[in-house]
Amino acid sequence: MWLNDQKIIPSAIRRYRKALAASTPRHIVIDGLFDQQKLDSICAVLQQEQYWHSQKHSYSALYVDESQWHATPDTERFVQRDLWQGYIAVANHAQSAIALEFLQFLRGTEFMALLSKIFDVQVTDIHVAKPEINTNFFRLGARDFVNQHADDSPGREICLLLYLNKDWSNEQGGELVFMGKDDHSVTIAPLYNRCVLFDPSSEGSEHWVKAVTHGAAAAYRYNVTSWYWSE
Ligand SMILES: O=C(O)CCC(=O)C(=O)O
Ligand SMILES: [Fe+2]
Repeated sequence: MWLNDQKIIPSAIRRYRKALAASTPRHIVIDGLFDQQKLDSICAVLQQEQYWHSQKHSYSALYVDESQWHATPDTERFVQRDLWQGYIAVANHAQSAIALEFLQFLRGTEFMALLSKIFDVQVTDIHVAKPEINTNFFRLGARDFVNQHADDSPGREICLLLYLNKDWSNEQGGELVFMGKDDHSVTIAPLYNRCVLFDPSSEGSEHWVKAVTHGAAAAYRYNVTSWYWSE
């Protein structure tokens, strides 16, 4: 049981739908959606250092190697963060399986049906060439960043962000910020078991992550990013 049943009863889903319709950008924040014990086990897996791989993107190129990165001016640097390499982790360390299983759950029919209901759109992987590359664990250290961007793309209907940071405090930074409307930006702290769902094509959905502070008690800010597509 990956989901906390209380969070998916019909009255809760009605509330999510209302909140979605009333917000700019179209987004909802659900705290405690997933089973806490399961997430605890996943967090333990993610502490292993050797399965994280640095990823860098500029605004003009999706993947940038070290030499290209050096030649990229700061203003063109878009993302620097670490990606968890699930298949390598599981091949080397069987106890990592729970973390990969969770990513697979997030792409499974049960969870995608829940998202379809909340957003009133049918999301499916039938035309997605490599579904698994749409759902990942990332971590951000104090030198990393996710600068302002939009996640919209034709057919991409829903973005999920899930935070896995126990005892995260305000001084640690790392908030997600949506541009919002008329200078009303929306700031969301990356708290444990907090799930943000948003429509990447809605007004004000451009977003970025505030810097994680140096000397933060926890060195890294962990999250899942998952994208969902319609037919
Ligand atoms: O980590 C976050 O809060 C946002 C990540 C993000 O914007 C992305 O993965 O596209
Ligand atoms: Fe994003």
